Amino acid sequence: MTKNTPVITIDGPSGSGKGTVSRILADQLGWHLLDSGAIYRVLALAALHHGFAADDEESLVALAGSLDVKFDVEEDPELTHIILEGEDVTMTIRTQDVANMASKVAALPRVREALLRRQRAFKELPGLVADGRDMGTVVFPDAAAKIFLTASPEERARRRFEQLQEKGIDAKIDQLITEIRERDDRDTNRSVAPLRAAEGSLFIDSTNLSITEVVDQILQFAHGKLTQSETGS
Ligand SMILES: Nc1ncnc2c1ncn2[C@@H]1O[C@H](COP(=O)(O)OP(=O)(O)O)[C@@H](O)[C@H]1O
Ligand SMILES: Nc1ccn([C@H]2C[C@H](O)[C@@H](COP(=O)(O)OP(=O)(O)O)O2)c(=O)n1
Repeated sequence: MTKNTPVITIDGPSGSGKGTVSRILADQLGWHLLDSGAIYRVLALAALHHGFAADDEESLVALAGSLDVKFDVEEDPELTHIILEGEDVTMTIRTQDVANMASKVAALPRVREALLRRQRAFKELPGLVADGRDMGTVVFPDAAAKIFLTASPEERARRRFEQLQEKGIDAKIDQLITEIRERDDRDTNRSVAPLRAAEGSLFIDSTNLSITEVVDQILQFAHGKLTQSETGS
């Protein structure tokens, strides 16, 4: 049933705009949405709850395999609730502490392996927009259209700062830049499924682009790719 389901993958570093444009695309196309970072964040939060160390691969693999997580999907993806072991963690998983732990547990090869099937199960008709670091390279290598979205670290930190301010959370821009660089470094240099552009992907630097401009570029590219795969050309 899932063989001919079209997939658009959007990979890139933190704050490049993946989540925002993926939500808009999924909404406009009427497709499903996979926020794979949320799965790593939920695992990280569960690990913190259980008091597991970030390098305790054995415990983390077992936790990943048995993770009791539910995505209560709403028509408006902004309203989707994430439930971990019966508790609504939609907001809790967005903290910097959870993001940093997520980046550490995500570096463990067997943890990534344990989460593969869970992510691929999101691929359902009429289509899927998948947001993450390795969507085009590992999870959905046959995706119809692959995007690599980035922006300068300073711009990404500025966006995070504004996002946190809107939520009334105090942050320091210098510290955000440092954390973004550390996370980029870990996500890019890990041995398994490192953050990199998939072959044949459209590279977009959004530093000086608006959200609408990014969405339009992706739609144009994806339209061309989807038409090609339908006509077999
Ligand atoms: N092209 C853009 N121009 C300006 N702000 C953007 C752009 N793309 C995203 N943003 C803003 O930057 C913040 C981080 O974007 P987000 O989608 O959460 O990034 P990611 O999922 O890649 O970490 C959000 O507040 C979003 O509204
Ligand atoms: N497909 C993915 C998605 C996220 N990760 C890891 C790496 C990231 O630092 C963390 C958190 O990802 P998330 O996309 O939620 O982070 P940002 O919103 O981009 O800051 O999870 C991953 O290794 N592979």
